[in-house]
Order: sequence, then structure tokens, then C-alpha cells
Amino acid sequence: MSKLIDGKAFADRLCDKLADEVASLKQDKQLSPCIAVVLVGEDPASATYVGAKVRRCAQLGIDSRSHHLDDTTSEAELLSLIDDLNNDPEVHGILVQLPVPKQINSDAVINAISPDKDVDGFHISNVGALSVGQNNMVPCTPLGSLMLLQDELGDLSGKNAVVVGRSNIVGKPMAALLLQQSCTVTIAHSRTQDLPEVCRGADILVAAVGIPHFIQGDWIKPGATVIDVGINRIYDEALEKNRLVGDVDFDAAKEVAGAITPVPGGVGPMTIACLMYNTVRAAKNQAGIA
Ligand SMILES: NC(=O)C1=CN([C@@H]2O[C@H](COP(=O)(O)OP(=O)(O)OC[C@H]3O[C@@H](n4cnc5c(N)ncnc54)[C@H](OP(=O)(O)O)[C@@H]3O)[C@@H](O)[C@H]2O)C=CC1
Ligand SMILES: Nc1nc(=O)c2c([nH]1)NC[C@@H]1CN(c3ccc(C(=O)N[C@@H](CCC(=O)O)C(=O)O)cc3)C=[N+]21
Repeated sequence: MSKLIDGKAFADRLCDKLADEVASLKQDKQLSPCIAVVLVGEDPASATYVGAKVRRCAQLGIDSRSHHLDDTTSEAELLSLIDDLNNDPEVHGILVQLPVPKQINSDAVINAISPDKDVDGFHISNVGALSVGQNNMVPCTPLGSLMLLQDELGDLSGKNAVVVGRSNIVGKPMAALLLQQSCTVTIAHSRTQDLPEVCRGADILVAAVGIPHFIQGDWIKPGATVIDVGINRIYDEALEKNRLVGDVDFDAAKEVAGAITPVPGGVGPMTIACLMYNTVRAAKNQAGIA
């Protein structure tokens, strides 16, 4: 039986520290960290995530401004809102919830956000900074996953890390962070040959695929640390309702792995905690506080 990595508890501890920091920024520096969260359209999952982010902000004393735009919003209208937020000195972080409706080019939107306010770390200049080791804003899900790995394993150098998935928001930045920590990194994807065998070489296995229960128990090296990024809603026949599962066959994997993150309660809460972390950092940077 492997150890369960409690992402929820880690996220709560990180947020407690951030709440203290926010309180002293307000008191000593008259700085009130503030994030603008932009939601376009009516996707129910997106609305849930935005709600969770806004609640965390309130808990930490971070100001949040929600902008909910119609699903027929044009790209020009969204870009105009981003321009206003870029120029608003009271707003330190800007997050546009993805996906956006199909009439809007998400790359154009992401790259319109001022890189210093880009608390998602998706702007091309933040991506470039990460790839050359001049980290500015680092994407929240990979950052949170790295924090859990370092807490579990300490120094990661020399470990074989396999990241399954190569998206711009999870797989690629995760691989960049693990490389910075001197792991030997393999990025696997849908064209990878003999994925089970590639996974069996992993001391650290990160699954970011988007397919429920995709990673099998016998793909996991005994004792490996498994980070399950997947968030998939499936219908559970026995429970007769939807439930959340990861990209790893958790019941099989927990018999083999050394440590594993659950879904829910693993990476998801860390994503939101790191968004708070990035917002506080952005506010301090913009106020010239080290
Ligand atoms: N916990 C959290 O906070 C977050 C969770 N997520 C979740 O993480 C998962 C991944 O998200 P995201 O990166 O955005 O997803 P994407 O759909 O953008 O990327 C999925 C990746 O998985 C690869 N893939 C698909 N099928 C296979 C296969 N059969 N074998 C090997 N690789 C495959 C794809 O390969 P290719 O490039 O070749 O197509 C692609 O690189 C999702 O479940 C998502 O909900 C996402 C963000 C935050
Ligand atoms: N611009 C942008 N930035 C994002 O960071 C972003 C995004 N768009 N679009 C969608 C994905 C997904 N994502 C999650 C955040 C928190 C949980 C989370 O808190 N999950 C809880 C459970 C939540 C539940 O019960 O539904 C958990 O895993 O325990 C999950 C997924 C951020 N994303």
C-alpha cells in the first residue's frame, strides 16, 4: 500500500501562510493583492472552478473581481477588457478561465495579458522565461505538483521522471520544472511507442492525459511517486451519480506506487493554492517589494 499524498492539506497550509502574508502586506505596505477572474460563456465546470478560486481569495484576504461575459462575446471585446485590466494599477493578477468560446483565439487572449499580471503563467514570455530558467510566473498546476514532489522526495536530482501529456498548460511546463530540478525527463504523448514500458522506467510519473483510469497498475515501477493531474467526471453505476476520477487507475496503482496523489484532493487544490501564491507574488513585484 502506498502513501497518500494529501494535496488538500498541503494547499491549506500554503494558504494559511499566504493569508498571514496578505495581512501584513495590507497593514505594513498598504498593498491589497487583487486578481481579476474572467469567465466567458456558461460552461458549468468552468463556473465551478471560478467559484472555488473566488472563495479561496476571500479566505486569504485577496480581493477578487469577477467578470462574467456572454458566450457570444467577441475577441475584440475580451481584448478590450484585458487592456483595461492591464492598465488598472489596483489589479495585480488576471486570469481568463479556459476554454474560451470558439470565436475567440485563446493564444491571442493569453498573450494580450501583461506578463507580470499573467498569474496562470501561460503568456509566451513567461513560457520562454521558464524554458531558460529565468522563472517569472510559473503555471499553477505544474508548480503545485512540483511542491508536492519536493515535499515527498526532497531533492529530485537524477530521478527518472516521465510526464505523460505535452499540453502547454500542464505537460510541457511540468517537464521544464522537473528538468530544472535535474531530473532525467521523458515527455510521452499519444504517439509514444510502448507507453507502458516507458512509464515503468519512471521514479516520478506525472499523468496529464485527460482519459479516466488510463495509467494501469502494471505500468508503475514499484515504489514510484505518482502525480495524477487528471480531472475526469465519470458516471458511477454503483453510486448512480457522477464522480471525479484521475488519469491513473488509482485502486491498482496504490498497491504498487510508493506514494500517490488522490483525485479529488491531490493536485486540484494545489492548482488553486498556487494561483493565490502567484497573485501575492505579482502584487509584490508590481509594488517593488522583494
Ligand atoms: N488538477 C488540475 O488542476 C488540472 C487538471 N487538468 C486535467 O489534466 C488532464 C490533462 O489536461 P491538459 O493537459 O489540459 O489536456 P490536453 O487534452 O491538452 O492534453 C492531453 C495530452 O495527453 C496526450 N494523450 C492523449 N491520449 C493519449 C494516449 N492514448 N497516450 C498517451 N498520451 C495521450 C495528448 O497527446 P498529443 O499531444 O499527442 O495529442 C496530450 O499531449 C485533464 O484530465 C484535465 O482535466 C488540467 C489542468 C489543471
Ligand atoms: N486559465 C485557466 N487556468 C487554470 O488553472 C484552469 C483553467 N483555465 N481551466 C480549467 C483547468 C482545470 N483547473 C482546476 C483547478 C482546480 C481543481 C480542483 O480544485 N479540483 C478539486 C475538486 C473540485 C471538484 O470537486 O470539482 C480536487 O481535485 O480535489 C481542478 C481543476 C484549473 N484550470
